[in-house]
Amino acid sequence: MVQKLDDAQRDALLARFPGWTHEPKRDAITRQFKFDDFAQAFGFMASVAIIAEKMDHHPEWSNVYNRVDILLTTHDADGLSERDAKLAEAIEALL
Ligand SMILES: C[C@H](O)[C@H](O)[C@H]1CNC2=NC(N)=NC(=O)C2=N1
Repeated sequence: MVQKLDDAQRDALLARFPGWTHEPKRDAITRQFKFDDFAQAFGFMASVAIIAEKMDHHPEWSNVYNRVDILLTTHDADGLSERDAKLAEAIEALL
């Protein structure tokens, strides 16, 4: 079982990644990414997918043309965990 982040750990995570917003209903973090066009958005998604598969931790996401909405949470922990922090960090490193 993955350990769920406590309030202080969650606040530290949000402070590290200011572009991300806490979604309290799911205890998730979300961020919207905008690109020039669909090709760039989909290229970003392909890169994230490869990383996510390697990490065995997968985003919940949607794409409309040049926009990608990502939600990260850990089902196994029923909320945020260190696994979400690691994936958010890897996603940020792509930008
Ligand atoms: C068995 C496998 O490790 C789990 O189902 C993984 C796969 N990807 C996952 N992704 C996310 N976002 N949360 C999880 O709890 C999760 N669990």
